Formats: sequence, structure tokens, C-alpha cells
Amino acid sequence: MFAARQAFSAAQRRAFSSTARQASKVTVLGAAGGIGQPLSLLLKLNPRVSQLALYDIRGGPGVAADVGHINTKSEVKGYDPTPSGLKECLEGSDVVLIPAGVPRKPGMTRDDLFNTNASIVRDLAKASAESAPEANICIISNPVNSTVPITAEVFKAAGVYNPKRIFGVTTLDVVRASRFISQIKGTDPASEIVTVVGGHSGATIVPLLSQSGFELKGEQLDEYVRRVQFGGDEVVQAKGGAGSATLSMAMAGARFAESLLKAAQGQKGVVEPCFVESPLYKDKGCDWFASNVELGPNGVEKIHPVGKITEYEQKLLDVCLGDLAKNIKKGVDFVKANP
Ligand SMILES: NC(=O)c1ccc[n+]([C@@H]2O[C@H](COP(=O)([O-])OP(=O)(O)OC[C@H]3O[C@@H](n4cnc5c(N)ncnc54)[C@H](O)[C@@H]3O)[C@@H](O)[C@H]2O)c1
Ligand SMILES: O=C(O)C[C@H](O)C(=O)O
Repeated sequence: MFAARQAFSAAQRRAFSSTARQASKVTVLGAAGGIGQPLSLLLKLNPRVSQLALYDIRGGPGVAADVGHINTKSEVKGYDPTPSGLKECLEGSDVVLIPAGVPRKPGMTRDDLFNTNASIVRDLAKASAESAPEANICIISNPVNSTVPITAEVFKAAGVYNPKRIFGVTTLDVVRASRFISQIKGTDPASEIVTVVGGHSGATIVPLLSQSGFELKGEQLDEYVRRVQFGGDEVVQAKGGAGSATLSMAMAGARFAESLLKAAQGQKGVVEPCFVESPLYKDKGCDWFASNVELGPNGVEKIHPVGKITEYEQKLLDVCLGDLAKNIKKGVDFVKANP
């Protein structure tokens, strides 16, 4: 009787875990890069991931062999850099993370990466539209303000565009905003939430400290905002030509993927700021805008408004919108001219 009860509860446990944790295939395009490798490592450690598919123009299978020895359950496979390898890697994906492309060197802006990364992202978006049209597509490659609209235009041209499924990953800005305020206030960053809206480059990054419960004034506030807006440059300078943020970005990308998986697997109230097609500032030429977004099983569930902000923050937002509109248009025009 006791043994029967034990066997029954084991079967129940198995049944519960297979419904509570649906199978999830997560794909990384650019998996052998500075971000791709630690991101793949963190995804391998995530029990919500059941299949991890790794692709790069060089080194994908090597990273997969290495990460694949980690004793967590997910299956890891690396794919050859061929059209059929890319297709197979993408097929059946629930989440596709794209950190493929070149990083900045000191003295460069993210927009200086456009000429190289626009066509890389366009081509990977084409492959994704063909082989994973229903996946959540998460763009990390810079300049995000332009590469996300590029991805959307490619999906539109392929007739599979779903605005709820295309995301620019701006999580690193939120991670930095939280860390930097905790350094000033001497608090635990894990419990500090600072909303960051706008886009992902310089003045388009707008931290809304007034909504966090903290107050800074004068030069201290200016310095905080500047650090959040130019945190990427801090890392680029410190790496002295060897690239940009990779480890903190891998953490941020893994957090965003985890949020998408939680929402897909039925968890309610999952909110992550991210860059999505948004009604908030369309009248200012910004069809894309990052704000707090509630995620659900179909991707974007609800886009939160920016909410009450100070006059100071409104000025930052005005500057942001001007720059952002230009960055978005540049991406859209690129696909029109280079389909
Ligand atoms: N969104 C953000 O917050 C954020 C943060 C940090 C970096 N980034 C951006 O992420 C990108 C990658 O940065 P990194 O440091 O990992 O660069 P990296 O050069 O170390 O790695 C990029 C990888 O992409 C691969 N790649 C290039 N073309 C490819 C293609 N067509 N298909 C598949 N793989 C391809 C390369 O082989 C390389 O392994 C850069 O554009 C960087 O600016 C964004
Ligand atoms: O700064 C960069 O070029 C990389 C990234 O966008 C970042 O914010 O760290």
C-alpha cells in the first residue's frame, strides 16, 4: 500500500512537471561570440529550457559540445554555418536570441555599427521569418533602435509579421539603472526597480528615477542619468578595443529569455521593459518604443504607459523621441532599399 502510494505520487509528480514545464526550444544566433557564449551557458542552466540550439558563422558546434557537458537536462546542439544548418537550428524555436554582429570600439557610436550589422540582422531575420515565424524574436545586435525595425520589415515582407513577437532587448539598461542607484544609495540592487524607457543608445535611454521611490538632485541626478545613458561606453572604454559589454549583457539576455518562458508557461504578471512596436509615441514618428511590457503566452500582453514623470524627465524624453524617430526610419529605409 505504502509502495503503491509512493509510485502513484511519483507518477503524479512526473505528470505535473511535464505540464508545468512545457518543452521550450531556445535558439541563439551568434552563439560563439562574446555575448553568445556566456548567454548559452546561462540558458543551459535554466530548467525552463529543454532544447538549446546554437548557431554562429564560426564555432557554433564547439560551444555546443562544451556547454552540452553541463549536467542539466536540456539537449544542446550546435549547427553548421550553412543555410540548412541555420534552418534546422531555427525550426520549432519558441525563443530566438540574436546577438550576431560586430561590437563597438572606443570612439564609435552604436549607429556606427549600422553598416555592418544591418545586413547581418536582415539576413538572420529572413531565415527566422522562414523557419521560426511564430517564435519570440529577441534582437540584441546593435544599433537596436534600427535593427529591431529592420527585423519587423523583413517579417512584414515575408507576410508573417506579428508585433507581439518582436522585441529589442533593453534589459541591460534596466539592470544598470538598478545597480547604479544602489551604488549611490548603498542598497541591495536586487530590490531596486528603475523603469527605463525609450530606446537603446545614449540620449534615447531615459531612466525614470522619480518612479523608483528614490530622489537625486542637481549634478548628482545629471551624473546618474548620464551613467545609465552611457554605461555601454564605460565598458567599451575599459575594454580598450576588445569589444563591449558581454557578461552583463549575457545576464540581461538570459533574464529576458527567462521572463518570456515564464509568461509562455502560464505565469501571470511578468513585466519586462523592452523595445516593442508601441502606440505610445507613434504620433512623434516612433513606432517602436521601450517601456514596461507585460508578457504573456502570445508575447506582448500589455504595453504599460510611461506614467507620471517629472519636468526633468519630460525634457529627456523629448530629446529621446527626436533621435529615436531617426534611428527607426533608418532601419525601415534600409530594408526598403536593400530587401
Ligand atoms: N542590446 C544590448 O544591450 C547589447 C549589449 C551588448 C552588446 N550588444 C551588441 O551585441 C552584438 C554582439 O556583441 P558581442 O560582444 O557578442 O560581439 P562578438 O564579435 O564577440 O560576437 C558576435 C558573434 O556574431 C557572430 N556572427 C557574425 N555574423 C553572423 C551571422 N551572419 N550569423 C551568425 N553569427 C554571426 C560572430 O561570428 C561572433 O561570434 C554587437 O552588435 C553589440 O553591439 C547589444
Ligand atoms: O555599448 C555598446 O555598444 C554595447 C551595448 O549596447 C551596451 O549597452 O553595453
